Amino acid sequence: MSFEDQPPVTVLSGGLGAGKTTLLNHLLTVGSEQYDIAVLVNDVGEVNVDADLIESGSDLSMDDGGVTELSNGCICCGLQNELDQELRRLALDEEFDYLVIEASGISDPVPIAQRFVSPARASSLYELDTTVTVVDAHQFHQTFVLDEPLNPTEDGARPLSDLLAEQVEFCDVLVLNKCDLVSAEEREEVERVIRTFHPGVDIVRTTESAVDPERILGTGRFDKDEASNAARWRQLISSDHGDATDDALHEHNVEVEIDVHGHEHGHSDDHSHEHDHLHPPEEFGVESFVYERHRPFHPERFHEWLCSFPNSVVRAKGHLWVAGRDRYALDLSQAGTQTHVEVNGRWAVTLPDFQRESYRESGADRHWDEKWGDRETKLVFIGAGMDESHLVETLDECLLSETEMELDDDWDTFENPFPGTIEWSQPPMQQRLVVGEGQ
Ligand SMILES: Nc1nc2c(ncn2[C@@H]2O[C@H](COP(=O)(O)OP(=O)(O)OP(=O)(O)O)[C@@H](O)[C@H]2O)c(=O)[nH]1
Repeated sequence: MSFEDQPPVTVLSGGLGAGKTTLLNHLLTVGSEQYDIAVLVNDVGEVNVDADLIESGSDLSMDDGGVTELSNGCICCGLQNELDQELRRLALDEEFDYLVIEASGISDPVPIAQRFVSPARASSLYELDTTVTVVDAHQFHQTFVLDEPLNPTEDGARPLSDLLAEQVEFCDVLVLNKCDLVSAEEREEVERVIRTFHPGVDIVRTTESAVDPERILGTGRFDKDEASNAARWRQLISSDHGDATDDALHEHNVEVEIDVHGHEHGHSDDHSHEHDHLHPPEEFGVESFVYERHRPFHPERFHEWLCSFPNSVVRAKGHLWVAGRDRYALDLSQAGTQTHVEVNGRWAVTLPDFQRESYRESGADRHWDEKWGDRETKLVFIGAGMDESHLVETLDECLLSETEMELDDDWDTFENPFPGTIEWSQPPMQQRLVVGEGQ
């Protein structure tokens, strides 16, 4: 990329599990003919499941810099410096002509957009084109029409529904997703509420986030003046003002010191850009943990567990090893009232020798067991007021016991509701196990 080019940027925000990763994968499948897209994915948990899902669903890969991830925090606050550094690295090192940023489900879009208008930032290398908020129509209906606030807490933290409302207020395009889970009347009620939050917003109705790329890429809809009417925007711009001069000088120095080969010297931007909104995870009482085990789940016990998914978990995602499904890794994604489990791909241990070896060589720190290879369960749980030890204990009870582990010839005889193969002729969503409301 040359320095004069300012690749346009679309920022995707939206609640936990609304369909942002699904949207990104859709864009990379249908939108990549027009643009050479780079993506930057931010996840709350310490494991960036979203980046893996995007990599497995597209030609982009982490190794060639096409997908880049920022994990274990929010790019709207805790990871702002990392965001700036990554934006600069992408601009200097990678070839692309459009950047799509997927913010974490608990990110406030305002401070992210703000990075692209302050003249001092690394993001001045880009042109903010469109801010998009993806909304889960069913969850929105429950929260704002039926008035069941998302995770109300008693300890002073704000309910997550407040963040959802803020995400709706601040966007150029609103993708109203999961329309398959609401009736036409419910959808109209939802749209009415959305328009009271954000009059005149462009609403795109979707299922499986299947949006026409032209509605969210290269729209030129982001309008700094209009955005600056947002009260929170004004607050941030003014609170940012104090260090703007310093930053401008600092940033200027960095630009001067980029030599003709595009290499950077000196000056790493390690200021902490504190601003006066709380870090969203604290503000909304959200926490996350990773559950990792190298032993399979018993299919019936685990299925039963999934049927009574605890309310305190707002979002869970990751991959699973289920006994009797030993060839394929299963992906699990829980959001709101539904949990989906579908086949992701083969465990490396089942691949021909040369492929298995190249998999192992490509990631020395990956888990590998002499007998079971890379099979494992790794799930990220995100929620408010979760009882982590109870969750872990009840999940552990679903794992095979020592005796069951030894009887591996019997695993195929278990009642097993989980998908076991990939039918290439059918879309993945028709091959998933769906647990929960609205099936
Ligand atoms: N029923 C239904 N499920 C959907 C739809 N779109 C996406 N999903 C499912 O909803 C779950 C969450 O989708 P993601 O795309 O991972 O959501 P996300 O916004 O990226 O989630 P976070 O990054 O964790 O905030 C997945 O299981 C998807 O398969 C839809 O239109 N209808």
